[in-house]
Amino acid sequence: MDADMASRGGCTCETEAASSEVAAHVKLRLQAQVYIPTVFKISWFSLREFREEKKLQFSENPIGFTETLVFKEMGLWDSFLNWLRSLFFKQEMELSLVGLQNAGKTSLVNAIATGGYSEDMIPTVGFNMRKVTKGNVTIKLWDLGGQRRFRTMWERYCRGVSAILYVVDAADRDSVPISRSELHDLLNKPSLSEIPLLVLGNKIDKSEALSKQALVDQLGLNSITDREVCCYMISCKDSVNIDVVIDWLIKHSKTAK
Ligand SMILES: Nc1nc2c(ncn2[C@@H]2O[C@H](COP(=O)(O)OP(=O)(O)OP(=O)(O)O)[C@@H](O)[C@H]2O)c(=O)[nH]1
Ligand SMILES: [Mg+2]
Repeated sequence: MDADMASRGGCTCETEAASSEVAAHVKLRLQAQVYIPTVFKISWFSLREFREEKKLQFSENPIGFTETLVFKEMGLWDSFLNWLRSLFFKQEMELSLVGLQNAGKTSLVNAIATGGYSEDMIPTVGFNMRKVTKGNVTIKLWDLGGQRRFRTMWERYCRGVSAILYVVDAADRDSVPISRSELHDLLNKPSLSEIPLLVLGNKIDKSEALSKQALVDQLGLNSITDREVCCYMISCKDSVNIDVVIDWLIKHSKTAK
């Protein structure tokens, strides 16, 4: 094989040592000519496919092992780049917390910010703004008063936010129908179309709290089709699912300009 390669390379050497040296050289050149463009092509192909919504399925991959390896390396490479990006680029998000009075909005802000909880809360008059940093994400929270007289300003503070958090007292069953109509009135505002919605059924530490399915049904969440909607059941008191809420927020943050 080596001799064959050497002859293809046009070797005219006479000594055995010189001949094997040239043969090795030619072999290297041939390998370079074959492998480098192939690997490059495969990498480029994988990258393109990866960018096109991961259309490439390993199981359907006709090229096989080499490409799978390159593809795996690409996955590692992307994770590494994401990690590097998170070191240098801050993420930020602005969101509004709305919901009826006594639902637990300010308690949720405290739970997210410090993990603290208090029974003695003062009803929010107007709004509070709080900035919370989680890792490299800075979250600007507009905590709005839930009393009837403050509800007219909800829309103004929800405009342009990354997400709307709608907090419901899941243990106060009588208030759910009002909560539902206030939610749908708010979402019907054209200025708020397409803003993702996270509904939080709070106070699940109480035995009378609704189940998630009952809350979803009673709030009519399935009829909301013009935006992303997610619902979690939480307890600010017992810190249940607060980490899940934070994860959701981080996923919906965007890279700061
Ligand atoms: N049992 C229980 N009580 C809670 C929980 N979260 C909040 N609370 C209580 O609910 C009451 C109202 O909490 P807030 O956080 O002030 O409610 P809010 O939605 O900010 O109310 P407004 O500012 O008037 O709109 C307080 O007494 C809290 O201690 C919870 O997870 N479980
Ligand atoms: Mg409040």
